[in-house]
Amino acid sequence: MELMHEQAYVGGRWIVADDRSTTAVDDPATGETLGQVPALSATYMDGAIDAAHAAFDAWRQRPVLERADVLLTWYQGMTAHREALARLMTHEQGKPIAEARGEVDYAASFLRWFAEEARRTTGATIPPEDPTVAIGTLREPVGVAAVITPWNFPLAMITRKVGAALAAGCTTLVNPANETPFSALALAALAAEAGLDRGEFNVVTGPGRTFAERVCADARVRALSFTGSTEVGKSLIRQSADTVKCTAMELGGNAPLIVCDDVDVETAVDTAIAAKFQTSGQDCIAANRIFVHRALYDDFLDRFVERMNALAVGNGLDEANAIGPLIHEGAVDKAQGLVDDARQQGARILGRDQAEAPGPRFFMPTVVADFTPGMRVFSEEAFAPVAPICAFDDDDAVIAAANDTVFGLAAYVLTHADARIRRFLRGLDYGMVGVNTMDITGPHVPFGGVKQSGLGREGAHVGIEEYLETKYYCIGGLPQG
Ligand SMILES: NC(=O)c1ccc[n+]([C@@H]2O[C@H](COP(=O)([O-])OP(=O)(O)OC[C@H]3O[C@@H](n4cnc5c(N)ncnc54)[C@H](O)[C@@H]3O)[C@@H](O)[C@H]2O)c1
Ligand SMILES: N[C@@H](CC=O)C(=O)O
Repeated sequence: MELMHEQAYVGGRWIVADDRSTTAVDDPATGETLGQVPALSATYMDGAIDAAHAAFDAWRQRPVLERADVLLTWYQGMTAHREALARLMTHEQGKPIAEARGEVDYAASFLRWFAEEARRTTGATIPPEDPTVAIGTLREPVGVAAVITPWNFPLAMITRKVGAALAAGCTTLVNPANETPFSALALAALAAEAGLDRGEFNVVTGPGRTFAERVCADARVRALSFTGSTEVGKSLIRQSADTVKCTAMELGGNAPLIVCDDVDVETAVDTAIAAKFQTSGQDCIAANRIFVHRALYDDFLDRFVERMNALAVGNGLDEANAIGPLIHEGAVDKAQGLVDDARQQGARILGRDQAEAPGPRFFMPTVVADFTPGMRVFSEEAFAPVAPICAFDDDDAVIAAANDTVFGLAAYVLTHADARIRRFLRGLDYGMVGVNTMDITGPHVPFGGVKQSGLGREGAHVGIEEYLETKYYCIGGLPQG
């Protein structure tokens, strides 16, 4: 496959482990092995830190427009290879090819965005109380930034972090998920063509646990940015404490989608289907609990199930399919466990028979109707095409139910009533709220969560802040008059 590399990218060179250890990568739709990537040991990870550290001074000193031009060239490389990147992604991740193309565009957009932001890392002048001094701030790159990314968005979760870090003047090392390293390595090939060939951007394949241990223990790594589960995020925050790193955490979600009684049911179903089934349900901002006003409930449920049952399930390379495989068989087991638990507690299970699934890693989209707070689907992130739906009567009660979770990433509300919009915006304890839309992402968006969904924001004008320090200065002894 075009752009497929079976070597890691460190210090501008393609490398394999001396002992030839590798990890196999497979296609979740077919189970076939796509290839192998190096399973690098701690020694190679230390080597990657050396490379990023050695490249830091030269990169931070590059004129800002040169750094921006490198990012723009990289962006152009991604758009020129859109189809190859998308096909590689669908092979290793499983998402429908149209969604993979969308992710390539989304991922590339962060490189362009941060190329533009690079020149806006401005400091400030501060009016002094003492007229004999001048005071102000400079913005400086924090240093080497380590990045750990998940398999559900194999390109965008890298470019959203690395684009910001490189624009700020940091150098970077990325440990991609073992399930989707080929997308990261394809990105490395395009990075090399764009001029990131001296250790500014490294893709270090191998166990996440070892990578985390090495970068967390090394004081030269000044920032750690992670996207993944809350459990692993907490462990990384603990591990980063000893070297007091800047940490940015994009963690799990449990998004509520609230359908009020003043909206058109068909439009609400459109939005809910898209919010639930994007990335085959394996999306941190996927609607995880759908609350529908009782006045619309039965009608909404019927139409939702009808639309859901029409979604074609199968290999993402076939343009007709809207739902691809889950990443592991364990994810299928987890989805079935959530459904079984809900059924045992009285929920109605609606949808097609799981026997129709086209392979062991597929889960047929399923509605869990009449879910209640005691069920696992209420508190756990399904990360699968499982749609829990229940009725509500009162806005305050539904806000309380929506907030009854340790997570606080994204929430959605469908209503056109001004007062209600304000009430939901104030009441929902979430980092991002979509009103009458589920289409809430983009490079201009301050993406991130509250509570146990994370720390910091990525993207937008604030995303670069995670990679900048503020240096205050005070110049005394100025001549007067
Ligand atoms: N907030 C966001 O932007 C966002 C985006 C995508 C995914 N997610 C979350 O990610 C989770 C799904 O991804 P996942 O199951 O792969 O998560 P995960 O936490 O198991 O893995 C994420 C990454 O961390 C690595 N990893 C795993 N264990 C590690 C350890 N002990 N030390 C260091 N690295 C380790 C993995 O190799 C992978 O690269 C969901 O909870 C989802 O909501 C959040
Ligand atoms: N869908 C998210 C990634 C989370 O899984 C995004 O849009 O960035």
